[in-house]
Amino acid sequence: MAAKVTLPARPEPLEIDPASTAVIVIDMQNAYASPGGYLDLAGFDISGAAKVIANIKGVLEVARGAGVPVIYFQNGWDPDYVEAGGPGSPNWHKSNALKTMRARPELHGQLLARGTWDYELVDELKPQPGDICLHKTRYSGFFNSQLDSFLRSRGIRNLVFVGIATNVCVESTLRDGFFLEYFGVVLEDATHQAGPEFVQQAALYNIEKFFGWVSSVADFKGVVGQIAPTTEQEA
Ligand SMILES: NC(=O)N/C=C\C(=O)O
Repeated sequence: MAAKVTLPARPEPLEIDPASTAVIVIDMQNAYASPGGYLDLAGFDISGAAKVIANIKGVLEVARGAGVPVIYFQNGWDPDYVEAGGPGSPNWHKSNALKTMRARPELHGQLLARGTWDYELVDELKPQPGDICLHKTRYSGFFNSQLDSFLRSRGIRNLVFVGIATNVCVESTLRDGFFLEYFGVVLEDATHQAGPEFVQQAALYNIEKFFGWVSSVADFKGVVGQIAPTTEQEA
């Protein structure tokens, strides 16, 4: 059985057992990380996304090598946007993707709809055999998804977060995980905010102070990269 490791983190190092840890990749879709995707079209600065893609790629290689499960989320809705909700849903009023499409009707059907380029994961981060892919229709990956039952059935208690956006879906999922007794740690340089730089800092502050831990790609790779994967017999 792989030994516990100590991940350097703020506000204090976090001891994690690789056998009860998963990496959660939040919404690394063209919508959030590619020029011409939803966030870009809605006016958010995504210039930092390319660096985040490269950093996440390195994190996932190390995680897979250590036998740590990788769970991908994709955010969005059916092509008719039924899952997005109508005017009776706050999501209809707050979703910047839906608002952008209402303001620019020529984009209708193109943003965050399953089957579109916008919904697809970026080319650099396509899932590998053994990775788990989940869909979500709201900001939190725990809401109306299989995530909690998947994690519980495998005894996973520690969640390492990467992805976009730090202040929306990353933070929402980490917060909900906290309420469900999961230990959430975000790798700050494998995340990017939706909005000005100060919201990245605010989200990281909230996580560090109230909901979890903040670590880095180098620290994760340094610690988890030392772990040999457990064999089927050892697991
Ligand atoms: N993946 C996210 O953090 N999404 C943020 C905003 C949105 O989906 O509208």
